[in-house]
Amino acid sequence: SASGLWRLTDLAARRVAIADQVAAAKYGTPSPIDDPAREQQIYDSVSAQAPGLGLDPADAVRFFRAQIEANKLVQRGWYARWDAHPSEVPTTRPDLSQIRPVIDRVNAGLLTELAATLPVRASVSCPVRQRAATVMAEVVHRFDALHARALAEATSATCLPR
Ligand SMILES: C=C(O[C@@H]1C=C(C(=O)O)C=C[C@H]1O)C(=O)O
Repeated sequence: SASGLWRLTDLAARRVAIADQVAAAKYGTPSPIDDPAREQQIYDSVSAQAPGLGLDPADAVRFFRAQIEANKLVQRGWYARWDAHPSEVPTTRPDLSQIRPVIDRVNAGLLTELAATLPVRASVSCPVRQRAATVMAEVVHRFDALHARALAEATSATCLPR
């Protein structure tokens, strides 16, 4: 794409969309929205893989922290919706253990793209490119306000501090 950040941003958007299934898997069960142990596994895995990809582990963790915050933002949005409108609660509950492997694959793709986009992420033009890719992803994925907010959060750590 024109921005060079399309693949990364599209993957972040897919991850945001998967949060709908995570919310449906957890709502009305004892599983909390926040699972710090699962989050730590992701940060440990990302930190361990980063140097081999030419990435700073702290940068990679910062990026994934934004992905996870975005996911939880979507989950909280659904919980508020379903608390207020119980008739809209999904009638079938997906299995979280089947969703996490899908998230793992998206995480792997994100890590690859994070490394592939390092020059763009470090450039002065990164913020404007990121905004362009984010708007495109909102349209392509037909995101509502909740998911657009989550994607903005997810992409907030794309550009490297300069
Ligand atoms: C997606 C989940 O919910 C939360 C968000 C996570 C993520 O975005 O990877 C990980 C753990 C949870 O804090 C999950 O429990 O798998």
